Amino acid sequence: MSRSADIIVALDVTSIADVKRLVEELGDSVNTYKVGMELFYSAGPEAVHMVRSAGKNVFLDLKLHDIPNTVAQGAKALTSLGADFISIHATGGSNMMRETARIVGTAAASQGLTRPKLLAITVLTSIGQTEWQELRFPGDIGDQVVHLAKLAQQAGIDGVVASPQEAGNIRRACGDNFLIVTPGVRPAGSAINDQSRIATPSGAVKAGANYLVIGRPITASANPRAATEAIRQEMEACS
Ligand SMILES: O=C(O)c1cc(=O)[nH]c(=O)n1[C@@H]1O[C@H](COP(=O)(O)O)[C@@H](O)[C@H]1O
Repeated sequence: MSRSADIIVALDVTSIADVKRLVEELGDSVNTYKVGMELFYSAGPEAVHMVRSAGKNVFLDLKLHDIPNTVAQGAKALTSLGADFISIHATGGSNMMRETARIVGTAAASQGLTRPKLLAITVLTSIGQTEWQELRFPGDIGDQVVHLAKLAQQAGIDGVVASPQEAGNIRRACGDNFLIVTPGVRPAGSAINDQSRIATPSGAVKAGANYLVIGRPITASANPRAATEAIRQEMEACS
């Protein structure tokens, strides 16, 4: 099913100066940015403040993965930074996801903040069939992604991060109100890099994604704004 979807640009850079340059250059063509490990470990919370002060939404993608108490308390600390989305690993288990949802809800309410949306990472989009088998995980990647999405939903998580190749089945299994965020998006002809389970922007939208996380096809482009606008046009043409 096609729906209106938005772009999240992955700020996989190391300095506040790079963030500032990209956010200024992309202007009103982008509403939401992702601050991931590379940027957060290099520049710290200032990266989140910088993006928020530009009036943009922040997906704080630190992919928390630990025992329930540790992840819940870590996510509570990230909630105080004012992130709009926070990621945790679904493979941390139901108890971890449930406890994180509970603690984040309480923390946001007590600080008068909007509760950030919690997103569960399913199976990384860089993992293909060969690596899946090397890890000795049984069964089909797509089936496992849908299974993890259902567990996340039952644990009170708002949505998942998955490949666009799985978005259609997640949508059918988890319904219209569950968020589906898809990295692994590659416009036709662009470099695949280290991604494996990929699709085009229009493919991701048609499969039912709410947000497309896009990094290098935009940030490594000679003209990031033109690259973003071309992706937006492709998305709008099919929604
Ligand atoms: O959580 C993510 O955003 C994520 C999950 C996943 O399974 N695959 C994945 O690529 N990502 C992130 O999405 C972004 C993709 O960047 P590009 O491959 O440059 O478009 C990176 O910042 C990754 O950290």
